[in-house]
Formats: sequence, C-alpha cells, structure tokens
Amino acid sequence: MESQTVSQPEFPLFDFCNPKLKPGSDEWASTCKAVREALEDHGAFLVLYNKVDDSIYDSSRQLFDLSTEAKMRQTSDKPAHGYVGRTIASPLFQSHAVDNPSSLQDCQKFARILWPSGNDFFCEAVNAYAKGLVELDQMLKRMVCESYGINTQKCESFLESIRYVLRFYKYFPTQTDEGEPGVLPHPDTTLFTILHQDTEGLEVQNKHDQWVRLEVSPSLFCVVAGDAISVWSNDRICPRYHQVMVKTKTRPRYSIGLLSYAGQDMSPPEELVDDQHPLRYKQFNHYQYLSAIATREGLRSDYQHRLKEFCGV
Ligand SMILES: O=C(O)CCC(=O)C(=O)O
Ligand SMILES: [Fe+2]
Repeated sequence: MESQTVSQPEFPLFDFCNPKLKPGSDEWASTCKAVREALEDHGAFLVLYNKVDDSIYDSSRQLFDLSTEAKMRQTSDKPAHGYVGRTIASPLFQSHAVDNPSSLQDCQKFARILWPSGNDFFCEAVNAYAKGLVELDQMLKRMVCESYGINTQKCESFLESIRYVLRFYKYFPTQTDEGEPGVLPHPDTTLFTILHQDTEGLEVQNKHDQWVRLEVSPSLFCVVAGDAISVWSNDRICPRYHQVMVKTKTRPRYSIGLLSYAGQDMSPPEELVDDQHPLRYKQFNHYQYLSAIATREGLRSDYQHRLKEFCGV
C-alpha cells in the first residue's frame, strides 16, 4: 500500500455552520445528495460545525490525569465501552469512553465511579458536548435517509434506536523525529464515528490508498463510516480506514470521537434492496458483533472480512 501523505481537500467538506442549511431548503436537498455521495465515494468527509465547545479538552485532561487504578474501574457492562490503556502494540495510546453521554444522569453515573464525590464540571461539559455532536450525527443520518428515499417513519425509528458513546483519546508524545503510530490503520465497528482532534495526527485513507493528514481547527470534524453502516446501506457505503501518526515531541495529543451504534437488531431497509443490490446481510446485532470481535481472535484482526463472516448472507 502506498503511504504517501497528501493534502486535505481530497475529502468533501460541508459547512454546517451555515444557517441556511434547514430541512426543506434548496441547500438542504443538495447537501443531502452530496453527503450521501461523499459516503459512497469516500466513506468519509469533513464537516465545519460550531455548536460544541473546544473547552471539552479540559475535561479530557482531567479524565486522563486520574490514576490508572481509577480509570480501570468498570463503567459499562457493554463490550468495548471501557478504558483502554497503553499496550506494547500501541504504547502511546490511551482511551476512555462515556456511554450514553447525552444523558446527564449517565454522565454522573460515569463520573461517580471515577471521582468518588462526582465531578459536575466534567459531567456538564461532556453532556453539552455530546448533545451538540449527537444533533450533528442525527442530522447527517437523516440526510442520508432522505437522499435514499427511506420512508420518514422508518428513518425516525432508526434514528431513535441509535446509541452513542463519547470516546476520549490521549497520545503520549513521540521521541522519534519521523513520527510514530498512535493507532495502526483500521476501520471502526460503528455506524459513523465523528472525530475531532486538538493536535494533528489523524490520517484517513483516500480512494487511491494514500494517507490524508487532516488539519486541526476547533470547528473541523471528520466523519468516517464504520462497519455497521455497510449493513444498513447494504454495502453502498464502505468503512473507511484511518490511523493516527503522532509527530508531536513535546506535549500529548488529545482527540475525541462520537461513536454511534445500532441499539436494535438491524437489517438494510427495503428501499436499499433491489435486483442490483440483493440483500447482503442477515439481521445484525451491534453488541453481539462487538462481543464477537472482542472474543474471537480471527474476527478481531481480519478487518476486511470480519463483518461478512459475522453476518454476511
Ligand atoms: O485519535 C483519533 O483521532 C482517532 C482514534 C481512532 O481512530 C480509534 O481509536 O478508533
Ligand atoms: Fe478509529
């Protein structure tokens, strides 16, 4: 695989700060189509969005400054929803996740496990940030449904069933001059992942197998398609490989992702199954998929075939 790094305009960019972008407007209809095409052609795109506050990184620092013992306490019984510490394979990487962060109560539940007397500052910041990003995620998925002509009621019940996780990442600085992998190339298991970074490092693979290194801005987000959106779209949208290449030598890199999961068993909607697109997947249970990946070595490492092996027709 070629691994030349190219500049960013490779991926479509959508301005969601634009107040004219309202359902029903001409702008909305053309953006629905363009978002769907971006997902089909690239599996990723960039978004400008200003409804969330960059000060969330203060909360992220508080979280990672806790002792390893505190961070390792169990906060969720769902698979792949907890703390991930540094390993020999990923020595710079650490991550932690808040399940259902758009509920203030669930933020408080998480915080009380890590800080015995709670942490109102953390809970309020995380909850506000997650609500802003969930709004973006729901708008994007609604646009994709609209562009595919999915029945409105079916679209709304799909949106309601989605479960969210806000995942925090911290990468230690590298000692090398050439940079060091923070996360090796992989696709996510999600429907979508919406990523933000406070320091450069995120690289997304383009159609020509080149790595595109993304710029940093408080309002710049990257949406990447995960495995589960292949099921929903009946393979019209494919997961996009991405990686983190750490080049900072002085301070840690922080990033944040809003991860979306199907909260109910899911099959492609009938609008996306036809003669040219025969049904490619059996009914899909997202949490069973996460468990299977966590426990079955074959599925964990085989990014290209794991979804088909799990639920392909
Ligand atoms: O830190 C980032 O920007 C991305 C992390 C990531 O892709 C992952 O852990 O799945
Ligand atoms: Fe990822």
